[in-house]
Amino acid sequence: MISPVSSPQHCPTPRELDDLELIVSGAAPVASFGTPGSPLTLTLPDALAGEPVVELVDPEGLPLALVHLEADGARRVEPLTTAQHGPFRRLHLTPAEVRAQHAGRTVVPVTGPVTDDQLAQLTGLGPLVLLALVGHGTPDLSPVALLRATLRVAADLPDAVVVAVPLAAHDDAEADHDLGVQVTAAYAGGPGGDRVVGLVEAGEPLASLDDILEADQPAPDRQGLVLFFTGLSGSGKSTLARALVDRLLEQGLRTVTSLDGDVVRRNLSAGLTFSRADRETNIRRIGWVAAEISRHGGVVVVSPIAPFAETRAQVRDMVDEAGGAFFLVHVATPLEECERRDRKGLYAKARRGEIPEFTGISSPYEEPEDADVRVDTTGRTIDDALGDVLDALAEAGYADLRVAAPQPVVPERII
Ligand SMILES: Nc1ncnc2c1ncn2[C@@H]1O[C@H](COP(=O)(O)OS(=O)(=O)O)[C@@H](OP(=O)(O)O)[C@H]1O
Ligand SMILES: Nc1ncnc2c1ncn2[C@@H]1O[C@H](COP(=O)(O)OP(=O)(O)O)[C@@H](O)[C@H]1O
Repeated sequence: MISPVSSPQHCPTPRELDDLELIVSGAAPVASFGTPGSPLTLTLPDALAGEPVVELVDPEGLPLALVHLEADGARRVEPLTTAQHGPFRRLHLTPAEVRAQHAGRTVVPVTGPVTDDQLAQLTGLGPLVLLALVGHGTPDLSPVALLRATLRVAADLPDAVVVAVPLAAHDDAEADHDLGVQVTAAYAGGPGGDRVVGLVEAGEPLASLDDILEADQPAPDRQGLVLFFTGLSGSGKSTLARALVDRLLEQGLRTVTSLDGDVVRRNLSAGLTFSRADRETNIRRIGWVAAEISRHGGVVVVSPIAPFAETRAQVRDMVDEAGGAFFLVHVATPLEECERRDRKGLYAKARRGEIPEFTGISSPYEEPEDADVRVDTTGRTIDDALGDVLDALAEAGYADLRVAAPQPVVPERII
């Protein structure tokens, strides 16, 4: 056998880590990734695809399992350790642990906030195991909020325990439903085991859960927000971003961070060049910081060129993952106008060949097709151009930063 030390390492995606836990705990009906017909799959980088053994590690590098390449291409899982932290880890029991500790109870899968009708149903079912199906990409509530909400409901029932099961979504509703049924059956002890009852799909989420739901899925005007300006050098990104930051500060309702392209390049991304790879690194760094700020409900305004669609999409995904909103502003001032402005004299230098890989001249700019608003600043005042951004922001429900029209001055009456 190949020793773990010599196997190459790979950190799976959050969805794959959930699947791994499901396989290792014995809750899944399979012992491998990639079993035909199973949604539990693992995508390895091309360089590792043919490796006989790969070690899976968590994001901090803790080895979790070895995956062995089988003749049919599936990856058999050999567990090394189970994940030890994460909120409510103590509620993550295996089917065997549930059988040992809680046999004889009715098993009820829970996928969302319990409603008033569901509470009435639960009240008549006797001792319960509430199986909170938490997992990456599940709708309605984040995993941690679903557990918080289910625990609160359990506390109000005569005899209910809560167990967390990392059942992630795989973009295939039917396969996920089948998997959910199989996993629930495993917790109930299979045929001849405990009763499984599905919750009725009726009623309104319990009012007692309001604070948990609001904190988890804040209204758009309280959600973390990444305002991402992209466009050519000299298009007006920094100017508009700065004006927008001022409006946010004047309104004073949100915490605001500004990550201007040039400022980032002097700090967070010092030393990076303008090669494609370094630009991608630069944007991913900005995206990472912005996503973290949005995770805490803050507003962050960023204004790099960000010339590549794929990297911008990665940032959108990072922000989405963190629970923030991503708002893309394409400052679509044409190259001729940017070059005419040439505020920093860079276009002239680039034309003379003194700056290699200059965006728009000798390096590409991929126009966004997914912008929330597109602003060409040519021949317009800054306030006028900013108005387009503010209108779009308000329409999207994220923030209304439009200044009310000045009140007409009433002339004083002369007595
Ligand atoms: N080769 C090349 N191409 C484009 N821009 C260049 C280059 N070299 C230096 N500069 C200056 O760097 C600013 C762009 O940096 P960014 O970090 O926003 O670029 S990127 O998003 O990583 O592509 C950009 O600033 P802005 O004018 O504010 O956009 C330029 O002033
Ligand atoms: N309507 C407008 N909106 C934004 N900038 C404008 C506008 N009209 C002219 N400009 C000028 O264009 C230049 C844009 O520079 P900057 O904001 O630094 O662009 P970028 O950050 O995209 O490189 C500034 O000199 C700004 O005063």
